[in-house]
Amino acid sequence: MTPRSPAAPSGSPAASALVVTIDDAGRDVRLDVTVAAGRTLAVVGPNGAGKSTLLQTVAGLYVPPVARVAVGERALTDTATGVLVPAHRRAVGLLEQRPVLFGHLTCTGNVAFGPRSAGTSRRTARTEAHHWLDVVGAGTLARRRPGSLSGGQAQRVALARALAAAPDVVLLDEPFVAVDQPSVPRLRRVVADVLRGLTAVVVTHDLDDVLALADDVVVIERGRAVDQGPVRAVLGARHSAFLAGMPWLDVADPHDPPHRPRHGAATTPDRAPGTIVDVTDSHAPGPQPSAARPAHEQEDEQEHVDRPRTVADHADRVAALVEPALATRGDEVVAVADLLTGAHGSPVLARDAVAALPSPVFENSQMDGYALRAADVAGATPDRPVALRVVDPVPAGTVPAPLEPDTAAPIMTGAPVPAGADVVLRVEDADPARFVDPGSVVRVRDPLAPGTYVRPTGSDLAAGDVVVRAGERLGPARLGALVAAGVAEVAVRRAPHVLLVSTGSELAPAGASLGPAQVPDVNGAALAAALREVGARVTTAVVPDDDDALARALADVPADVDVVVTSGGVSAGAYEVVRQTLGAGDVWFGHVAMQPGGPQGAGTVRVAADAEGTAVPVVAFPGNPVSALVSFETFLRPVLARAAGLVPAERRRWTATLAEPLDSPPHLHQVRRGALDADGRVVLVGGPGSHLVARYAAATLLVQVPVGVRRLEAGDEVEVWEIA
Ligand SMILES: Nc1nc2c(c(=O)[nH]1)N[C@H]1C(S)=C(S)[C@@H](COP(=O)(O)OP(=O)(O)OC[C@H]3O[C@@H](n4cnc5c(N)ncnc54)[C@H](O)[C@@H]3O)O[C@H]1N2
Ligand code: MOO
Repeated sequence: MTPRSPAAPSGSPAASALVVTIDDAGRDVRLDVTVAAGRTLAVVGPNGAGKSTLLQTVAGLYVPPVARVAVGERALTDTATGVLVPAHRRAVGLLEQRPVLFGHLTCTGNVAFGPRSAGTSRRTARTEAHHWLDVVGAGTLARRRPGSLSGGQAQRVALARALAAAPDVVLLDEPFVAVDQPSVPRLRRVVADVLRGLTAVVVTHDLDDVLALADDVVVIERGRAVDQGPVRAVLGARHSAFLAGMPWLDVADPHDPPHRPRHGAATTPDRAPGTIVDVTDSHAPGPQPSAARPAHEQEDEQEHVDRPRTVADHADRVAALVEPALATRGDEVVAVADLLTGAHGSPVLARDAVAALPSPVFENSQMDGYALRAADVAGATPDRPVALRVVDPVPAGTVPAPLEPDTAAPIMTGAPVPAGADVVLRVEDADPARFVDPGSVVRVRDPLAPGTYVRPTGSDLAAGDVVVRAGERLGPARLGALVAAGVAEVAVRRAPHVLLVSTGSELAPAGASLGPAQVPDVNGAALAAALREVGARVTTAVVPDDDDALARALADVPADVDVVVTSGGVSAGAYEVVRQTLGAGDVWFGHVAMQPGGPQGAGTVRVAADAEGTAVPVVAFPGNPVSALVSFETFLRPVLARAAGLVPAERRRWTATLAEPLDSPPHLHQVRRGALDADGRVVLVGGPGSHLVARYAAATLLVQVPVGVRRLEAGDEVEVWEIA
């Protein structure tokens, strides 16, 4: 590694060239790629072109049938000679699109992990970690845990981790796609600075990355390098033709407003080694940011005026708005009897609930039959059955007398087993196979093991056991278990109160007969239920597309409302009541790069519950029912679930295989509805249309197709969230 920072604690050998040869008929990839020592190569091309094969091969995560990877003189992979340095022994720092950080370690711990695994002392590893966190501008995050980081912060920490491994080669795979949009220019500058003098490969679909980070570029299509050379030469004269031929490359919209500074798009694309390119605004046309405010604020402003927010960024902002409003609610103790009325919904426990009673409360019979003593019938055979005198029966709900030897008590399922009895003979196994009157005789043909068909006291739960844990929601069975265990009261999270406002003059209340051009208020029903499912108390309102009506609805907000959620009225129509009424205040309206759920709003609104009006967070969802539900799942549910203390707070998510191909607008994060087929593969349910609420209802999964993906094939992997 070339010393590029005087404080670098590890020894830094000079950079070496990376030479890669791949011949992989199976994947149809044939590549010869060289990255000169100390230079950065951008790899661009459509999805499935072979970019991943290249990265995986260099990282040692994949071995093509014929391949050679060498850094300087040292071969890491050489199928001709059988050389294969395992991935963890390669000095290759990989920064993934969505790096996974260890949740239980601090940021320092995450970055120190590599050096520690390589045998560095704890102290030195921590010093190195702090150094690299400083280098990537994440020094202040050292003691935080990954769960509390934004996408951009997490990416910085992951970059520090990749660099702390003292890599000979740095690989970056779409390094900014998961980063909140406003942070990208700054982070890109950090990365550009860090990469200087290192041998690096950046896979990207973003022209800004090519311009800011790379010295050289290779264009890969269908597994072949179709163009390569210095960025200036490849882009240079052929700039527009090059770009026009590459629809998968994210480039500036030519119709951008002229004031918008593009990140170096109009600059000389090459950069001399050793210079920092200011990719945010140097050489950009239009006014330069004023020096009066810090650069990051100016950056933020430019970014969200002009670019759609990323999903992660909007999610972070909604969380930052809503979380504080929910944090002060605290817990309350409620009687279990009150929970049974349904008034509290199904709340989440704030503390463990402990059993006051064992369950079962007393030893009782599992069958209708005869309670008897096992010892009395130990010698029974079909030929020489044992005769027992029948005593008074024991119906459920009665306290039986102790059982004398050589007697049998008719007993019903659930009734207390008489003292002295230790088994129950099923009535159908008795001779005769029916209940006979007290004083008669019943015969037993076989011995019975002690305990047969007897349910011991506390066999489900002992007194003092935890019945329901803190963080668990009181669903039906848990409520039943609380009652079984004699729990009288529980501490629950105080439910947040959400005002849900459906907007639209076309809306008719659920179940009402429809006037001409009216539609049922789907969102009022579906969002209210979705909110309740994560522990909220909901007040609903329906307002027509009339500013005064919305203003009145907000003026009437109950004093204890914690959050206002609206649906509809946020897009480009002529009667966008939410946008018009709230946009004048402290609410951002704009686009998030997702589909459905593109138009969004979030901010605070002063509700007139008290004289001054309290500022309450408001989250405005688009009106299309699928858009509203997907927006809820993406932006609000995780926040409410966390606030409710639900464990886990996230929907179950995993990576599944597609059973069919799908297309997606590459500049948007698309969320499709799906289900699993008999083989556990993902089939799509309905098309992408955001009015298809019945199709949504038939789905069990949300299928997440990230930005940058134009098409996925059957067999490709996608992230899915379980919604039903
Ligand atoms: N010229 C443009 N038109 C639209 C754009 C755009 O960018 N430019 N965005 C489209 C997208 S994407 C969406 S999503 C919607 C968002 O619209 P609004 O949030 O303003 O919602 P409305 O116009 O009020 O309604 C849209 C649609 O949803 C139905 N709706 C609304 N509320 C409910 C409800 N509570 N229950 C059932 N159905 C509801 C409404 O009847 C409309 O059909 O805008 C696109 N247009
Ligand atoms: O973004 Mo809209 O939410 O696609 O239908």
